[in-house]
Amino acid sequence: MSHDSPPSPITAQAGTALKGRLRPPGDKSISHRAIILGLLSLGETRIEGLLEGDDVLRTAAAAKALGAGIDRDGDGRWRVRGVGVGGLSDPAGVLDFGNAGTGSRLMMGVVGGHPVTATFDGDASLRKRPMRRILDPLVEMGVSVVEQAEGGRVPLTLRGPREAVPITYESPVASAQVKSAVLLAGLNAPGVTTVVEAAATRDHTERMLRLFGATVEVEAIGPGGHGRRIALTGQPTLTATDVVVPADPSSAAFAMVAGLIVPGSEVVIEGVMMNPLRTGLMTTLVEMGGDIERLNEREEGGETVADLRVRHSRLKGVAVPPERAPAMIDEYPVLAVAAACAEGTTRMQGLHELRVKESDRLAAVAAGLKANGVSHVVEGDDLIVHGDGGAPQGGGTVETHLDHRIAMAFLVLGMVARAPVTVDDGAMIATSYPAFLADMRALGAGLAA
Ligand SMILES: O=C(O)C1=C[C@@H](OP(=O)(O)O)[C@@H](O)[C@H](O)C1
Ligand SMILES: C=C(OP(=O)(O)O)C(=O)O
Repeated sequence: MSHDSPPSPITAQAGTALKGRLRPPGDKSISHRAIILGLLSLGETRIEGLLEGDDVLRTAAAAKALGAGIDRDGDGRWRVRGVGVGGLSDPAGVLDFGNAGTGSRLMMGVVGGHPVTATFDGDASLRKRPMRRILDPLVEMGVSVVEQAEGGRVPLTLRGPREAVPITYESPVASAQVKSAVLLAGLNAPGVTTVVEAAATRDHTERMLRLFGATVEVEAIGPGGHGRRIALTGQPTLTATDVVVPADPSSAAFAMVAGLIVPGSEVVIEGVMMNPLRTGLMTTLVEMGGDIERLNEREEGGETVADLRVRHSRLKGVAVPPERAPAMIDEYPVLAVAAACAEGTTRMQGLHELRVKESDRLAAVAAGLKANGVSHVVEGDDLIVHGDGGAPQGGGTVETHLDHRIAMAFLVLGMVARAPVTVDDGAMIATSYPAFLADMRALGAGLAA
């Protein structure tokens, strides 16, 4: 998959109700981290349920280039033989992360903690994304930015110091990627590396570091205890372990919204991770009147998972508070689609971080809504969608700007709209959800590629 290939448009059209069961792919955040901690530990890490999307495959290739032994045993079953904290070697070529913000930024942290030199690059989308948020703390830790594209972007080359300096970093952005990069660099620093975040972001790095044997202390701070102080003791011996990757709530989001808005639907989405720092969309959809039942809650791979039964529902507009953004950051495009089908106004507040994802998602969502006759307005960093409870007009072609979530969200809109909806390029869907078309077709969705 490359951004140089000709675009592959996909059209969705409304048809019958969606029925059946599906298991979304493994969580993307956890998949990246399982490979990375596999690289940094001693012994062999066995992973089950790994997301085999392009983003994660790029992380695996980078881990290999930095010294790991990597084998694929079968669907989602991978083994990583690590080099241990401090054991990285200089990669022979450029580390190309394709479309992946998470893979590239977390690996910048890994490289930054080691006396190695590596060049990071990616596709046209990644080349636009801000990396200063990662470079700033890494420079404080002693990393040299040997080369960078204008404005602190990839392609860029980092040289890690002989010994990284442990720092206390107050992150100016609510970003799990920033937090994780600093902690991963801190792994090879003597002493305690601390990250302070004003609002808690997904905590998969902290949880997995502990699973591999690191000492990580987490304290709730700030008004309402919404912030976190995370302290990692550097230079641990990480020990390889087995990781079972739960299904990705950000991928489950598409079938969840489709099940709610396509009349007559009833779908069960299996094994979805219920980490409270990832369930903001579900909270919002339930507030909108969505019929989502959590069945068979259980522990898998250190996370609570559940099967979700979703039935078609009459949704109403709600206000989504800005403090919920970290727990549903990647789900706003598909929430906007749910809002387009709801009765009344949905106000999504505090979406500034959406502007620096694979595309400017605030602009891309607004353009997609406009192309399909959905009444909406962008006010500063807020998106306000007006629905009348009926099926949206549809009939538009949506520009996806190399963004998988924009593509999938608007295909869901097409499953209910009065006229078919086309996305200009579905290629990037393979970064996070390679089986999306097959899974949605199995439920009965009308998707033509
Ligand atoms: O840490 C992670 O795995 C991720 C963090 C989020 O990004 P930010 O850290 O930029 O908010 C999210 O949007 C991304 O899809 C995955
Ligand atoms: C923002 C996303 O990913 P990344 O930052 O890893 O490119 C996403 O998957 O929606």
